[in-house]
Amino acid sequence: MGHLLYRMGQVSDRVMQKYERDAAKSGKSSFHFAWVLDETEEERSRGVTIDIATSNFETENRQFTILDAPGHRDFIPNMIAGATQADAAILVVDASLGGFEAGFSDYGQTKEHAILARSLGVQQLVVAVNKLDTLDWSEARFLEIRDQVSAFLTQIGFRPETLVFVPCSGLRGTNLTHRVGNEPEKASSKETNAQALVEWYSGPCLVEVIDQLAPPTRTLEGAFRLSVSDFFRGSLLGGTTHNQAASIAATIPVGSAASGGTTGTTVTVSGRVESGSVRVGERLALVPGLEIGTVKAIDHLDNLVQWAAAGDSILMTVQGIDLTQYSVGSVLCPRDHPIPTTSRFEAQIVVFETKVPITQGYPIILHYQSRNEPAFITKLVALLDKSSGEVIKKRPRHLPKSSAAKIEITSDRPVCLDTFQHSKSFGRITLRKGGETIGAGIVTAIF
Ligand SMILES: Nc1nc2c(ncn2[C@@H]2O[C@H](COP(=O)(O)OP(=O)(O)OP(=O)(O)O)[C@@H](O)[C@H]2O)c(=O)[nH]1
Repeated sequence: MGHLLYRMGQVSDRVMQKYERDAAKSGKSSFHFAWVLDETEEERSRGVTIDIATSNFETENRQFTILDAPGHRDFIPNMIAGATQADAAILVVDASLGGFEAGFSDYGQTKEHAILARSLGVQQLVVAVNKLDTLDWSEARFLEIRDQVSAFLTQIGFRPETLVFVPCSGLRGTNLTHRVGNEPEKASSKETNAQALVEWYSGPCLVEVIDQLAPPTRTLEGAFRLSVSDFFRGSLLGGTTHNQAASIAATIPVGSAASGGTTGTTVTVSGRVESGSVRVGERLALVPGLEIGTVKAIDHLDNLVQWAAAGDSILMTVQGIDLTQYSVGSVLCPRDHPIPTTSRFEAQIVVFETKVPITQGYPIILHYQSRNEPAFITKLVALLDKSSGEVIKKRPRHLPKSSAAKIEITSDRPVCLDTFQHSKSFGRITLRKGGETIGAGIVTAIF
C-alpha cells in the first residue's frame, strides 16, 4: 500500500528517499514502503502494522480511502475495527514459498482475515498475490494459489464471479499502478525480473481492478450515525492543516496525554458516517452518555465541507462535549434519534474453529464497530441450518465448530448496537476468546 500510494503521487520523492535512508539506518531497508503507513516508532521498529492507518487517493473513476489493517494475529481487534468500516477489501496474500502455506494453514492469518471480512459484510474482495518476484513470477505458483484461495473464499460465502486475483510485487511495484511491460521509465528501472510475468499475464493492474469495484449503496435516508474511531482535542479550523489533523487523528494513541488525558470541549473526531448525513451547525448527542454538542467543521478528503453523508470517512470538530466523554466506538447521532444501547440481545452467528465447544455461560469478548466489551453467551436458543437458516435443534447443550446458531448475549456494560435489519453496520458483531475469533454474525433482536 505504501508503494501504491507513492506511485499514485501521495508521497513525494523527497519523503520517500528519507524513508529509504532512515529504514536502512535502522537495519530495515526493505520496509521503507511500509513506513508510509506505519507511522509510529513501535510499528517501524517491529516491522508490523499495529493500528489502522488511513490514506486517500483517486483513480480514474473513484475516490478511495485506504484503511491499512494489521496482518499480525496480535492486532486482530484493530483489523476488525478497519474491516467494519470497509466497503471492499484487498486481501494481500504472501505467495513466497512457506509464506503462503503459513498464512493459509487452518489457523493462518490469510484465512482468518478473509472470514472476518466476509462475516463483517464485505462483499467485494480483490486478492493481491504478492511477492511473486521471489519465485521468478512463476505462473504455476500463481495458479496454485488462485485455485486454493478461490475455493476457500467461495466456501465462506464470497461469490466466485466477483473474485479477482492480481499477481504483483509490492516491493518492486510490479503491476500495482501500471500494467506489466507498461511501467513509466522511473519505475521500470527497478524491475529486474518482471519479464517472466509479461509472458503469461496481460490482465489489469491492481489500481485498474479496484477502479472497477462496484460503488456501494449507502443508507442515506437513515438517522445520522458516526462511530468514533479516534479523537483529539482542538479544532479543524484553528492552526492545524487538514493533512496534519488527519495524521494526528490517525496516529495519536487514545488515552495519551495529547488525545485523551486532558479536558476540553472542542474536540475533533475521525470516523466513517455509517448512515444518514450531517451538516455544520447541527446539534448531536454522544452515546453512551447523551451529552450534546454542535458540529463546527467537517473535513472530507482533506477539504473543509459543509456536510457529509453515509460512506464518507471524515474528521469532524464538535463543540460542547467534554473530551473525557469520548472513547473509541462512541457514537455521534441526532439527539432525537439516538442509537439504542443495550446489555442483552439476540444474535445469529456462525461458529468458527473453536478448541472447546461453546456452552451456556461461555465468556467472550464482544467486538462491534471499533469497540470491544467483555460479555457472556447467556442462552443457546437454537442450532440453525447454515444455508437455509431453519431451526435444526432448539436449546442445544453446546455449539460445535462450524455450526450456525441463534444465541443470547449479555454484556457487562451497555453497548451501542442495533438490529441488522435497521443498521447493517451497527448490527454486526464478532466474538473472540483467548486471542482467537470464535464466531461472527448479526444482531436479530435487542431486549
Ligand atoms: N520480495 C518481496 N518482498 C516484499 C514484497 N512485499 C512486501 N515485501 C517485504 O515483506 C516485508 C513486510 O512488508 P509489510 O508491508 O510490512 O507487510 P504487511 O503485510 O503490511 O505486514 P503487517 O505490517 O504485519 O500487516 C518487508 O520486508 C517488505 O519489503 C514483495 O512483493 N516482494
